[in-house]
Amino acid sequence: MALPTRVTLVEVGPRDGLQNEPGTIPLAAKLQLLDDLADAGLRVIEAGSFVNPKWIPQMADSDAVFAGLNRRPGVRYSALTPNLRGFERALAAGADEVAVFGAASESFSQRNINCSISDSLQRFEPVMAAAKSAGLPVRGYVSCVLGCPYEGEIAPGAVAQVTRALLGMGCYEVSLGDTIGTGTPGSMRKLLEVILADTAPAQLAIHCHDTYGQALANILVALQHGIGTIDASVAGLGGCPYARGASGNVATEDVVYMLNGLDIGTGINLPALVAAGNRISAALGRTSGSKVARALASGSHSGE
Ligand SMILES: CC(C)(COP(=O)([O-])OP(=O)([O-])OC[C@H]1O[C@@H](n2cnc3c(N)ncnc32)[C@H](O)[C@@H]1OP(=O)([O-])[O-])[C@@H](O)C(=O)NCCC(=O)NCCSC(=O)C[C@@](C)(O)CC(=O)[O-]
Repeated sequence: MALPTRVTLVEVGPRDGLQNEPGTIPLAAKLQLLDDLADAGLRVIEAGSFVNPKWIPQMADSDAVFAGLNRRPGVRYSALTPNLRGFERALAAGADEVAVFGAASESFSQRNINCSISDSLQRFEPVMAAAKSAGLPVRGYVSCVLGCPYEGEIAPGAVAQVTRALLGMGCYEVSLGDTIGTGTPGSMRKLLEVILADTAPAQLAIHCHDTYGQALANILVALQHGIGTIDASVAGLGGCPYARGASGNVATEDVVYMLNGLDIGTGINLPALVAAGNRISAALGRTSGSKVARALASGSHSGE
């Protein structure tokens, strides 16, 4: 299949990236990051998460993040909402869009959201109904699509089942999460062949953690299967609190560099994005996890 000519990048750094940071992140640093990302051209940004703050303390100030946002026209600011309580908080905070998140692994579902897969789907129903009456689009996530930290391999059929359930209840798109980054182009291809048998590529996104360095290769396979929405995290920030050792999502800078090389449009200004990643990395006291950012910082010629 021909590659898409344009791709939508969903920037998950402010949520997926920051939720796993060990130290407290000042609100001002979060707001600066959100500003920088919008300046760089990101149009879909996951800004926070309305979960139990005891479980994910880094997202406890998501209300304040939404209140302090310097909103830009044309940018959608979204938030994770695991249940109706989370949805009501997100609505009050002014999220443009919300996301429910399930898993293809029973053990991961229990550890991450404290219930079985089937109970999670039941919990999402009132969120879907409330979102519909409030006119908010809902995205769905499926975690562990290419492996689970507790169960190992996950059958593509199990992923397809949860994906269908989320789309069936009204999610406009499902993001397939390689939570622990164990997937390879081979396992990604097998998964997509199963899922795409009855789901259109336009209803799918991919969300690749880069733990094993396979994320860009897996994204290329997804592009080859017609998927045009890619999640990424600036500076490769993050990990998953319920997947020990998992590294962050693929760095947005690295994805943009690859897409530029493929002549696929994103609307992102790469130097501005690199600067955004460098600024939040400095605020967190670390070097950027983006290979592109590190190459540019070392003086390697840009090749942009
Ligand atoms: C889902 C729950 C809430 C169930 O948690 P629970 O303990 O089963 O919930 P509960 O309904 O029994 O309530 C227990 C307490 O939580 C409170 N509570 C309940 N809901 C909320 C809420 N929305 N906001 C604020 N507080 C809430 C509730 O009020 C109560 O408070 P208490 O009486 O003890 O003081 C919990 O398990 C949780 O918060 N989990 C969060 C997990 C999480 O955020 N994980 C990381 C994000 S997922 C991810 O990163 C993967 C992804 C999406 O990126 C894709 C990939 O890479 O695979």
